[in-house]
Amino acid sequence: MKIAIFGAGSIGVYIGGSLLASGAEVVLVGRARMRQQIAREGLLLTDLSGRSMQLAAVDVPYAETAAALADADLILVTVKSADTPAAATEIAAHAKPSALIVSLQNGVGNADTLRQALPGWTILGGMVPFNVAQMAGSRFHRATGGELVIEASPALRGWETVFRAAHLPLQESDEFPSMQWGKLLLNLNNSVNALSDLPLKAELSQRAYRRCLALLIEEALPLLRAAGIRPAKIARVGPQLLPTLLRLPDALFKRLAATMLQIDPEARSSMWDDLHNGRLSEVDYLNGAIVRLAESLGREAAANRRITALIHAAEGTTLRPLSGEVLYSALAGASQKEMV
Ligand SMILES: NC(=O)C1=CN([C@@H]2O[C@H](COP(=O)(O)OP(=O)(O)OC[C@H]3O[C@@H](n4cnc5c(N)ncnc54)[C@H](OP(=O)(O)O)[C@@H]3O)[C@@H](O)[C@H]2O)C=CC1
Ligand SMILES: CC(C)(CO)C(=O)C(=O)O
Repeated sequence: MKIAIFGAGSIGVYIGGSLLASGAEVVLVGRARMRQQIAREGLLLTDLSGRSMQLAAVDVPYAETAAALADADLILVTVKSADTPAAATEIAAHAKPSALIVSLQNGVGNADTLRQALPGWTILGGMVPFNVAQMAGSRFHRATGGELVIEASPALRGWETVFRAAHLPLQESDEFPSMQWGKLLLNLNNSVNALSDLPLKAELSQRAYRRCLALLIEEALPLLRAAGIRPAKIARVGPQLLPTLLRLPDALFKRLAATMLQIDPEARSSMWDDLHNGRLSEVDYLNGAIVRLAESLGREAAANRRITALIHAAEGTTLRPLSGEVLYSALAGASQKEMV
């Protein structure tokens, strides 16, 4: 039972490394720079509970080409959303048709992109609720809590034990699209976090940034309702109550939403990672998904459109942090203009 991780970055290395440490047969497929880092420093996997696993470089099978997918029984796709079509092409060229393919990506369309490109393969959507922070010393730190959720399927039989042994229990969901949309609402914060240039915990501790997120979620909710989508509860409270919770004054928010702030103080969103590393972001698949949903309904999502544009403007430049107040007026201004 061999597992291939397609996309050795924060999520892929943490999950692949955890599976390896538990004795599973795993190969990581990724770029040369990650291979070189692992060759130099090995891997250290840690989590919020204090668990720590060290892997020597020789114990981490690593490939730079997708030919390594050939004998995999399970392929976990952990590339960023824009790379999914290319990943699908590589899978079609190298993987065996009996391989189970699971997308462990944010956004709501990656599993469908894989399905369209890979007819005949079994493809499941997955949701990673936790954050992984890459830290000095080749340390991959799981910086928040939560369990993996995968679209319910008989194809998962046998794999549950493998993941449980790696301290990654799988929750199966019969209502996976709801889960994905629930997660997407939380991921609307990725862009806020990236523009704040702050760690998640510091950003979410400031009401001014939480008001930005509340505005983005509040704009999305009626669109989801109109489209017949019921986003699942992923956070402390259900999606409908989130904006109210987020707008509370700091002291009250810290008391009532303590679990939402149980984040390693250094952790940042994957979109901050992208901007910081000079890569294109996933914003078109997160806030952009709300903009497209609005368009499909003949409506507008001005605040999500505005923040998508702000992220695009920041891509490839040196990040100039925006205060919560400045960002809020940009987003609220966009919404008001739309109402006039
Ligand atoms: N980071 C986090 O905490 C979380 C991330 N997620 C989601 O998980 C997914 C993965 O995110 P994350 O781990 O942060 O992403 P990363 O960018 O850290 O990792 C993806 C890696 O895959 C590499 N890659 C892309 N295409 C190929 C290819 N064809 N062959 C080999 N390697 C390839 C990328 O290289 P290159 O950069 O050179 O293209 C990159 O190193 C995203 O959808 C993200 O939104 C979900 C929850 C939390
Ligand atoms: C876990 C979370 C919500 C952290 O921001 C995330 O999904 C990301 O960084 O992409």
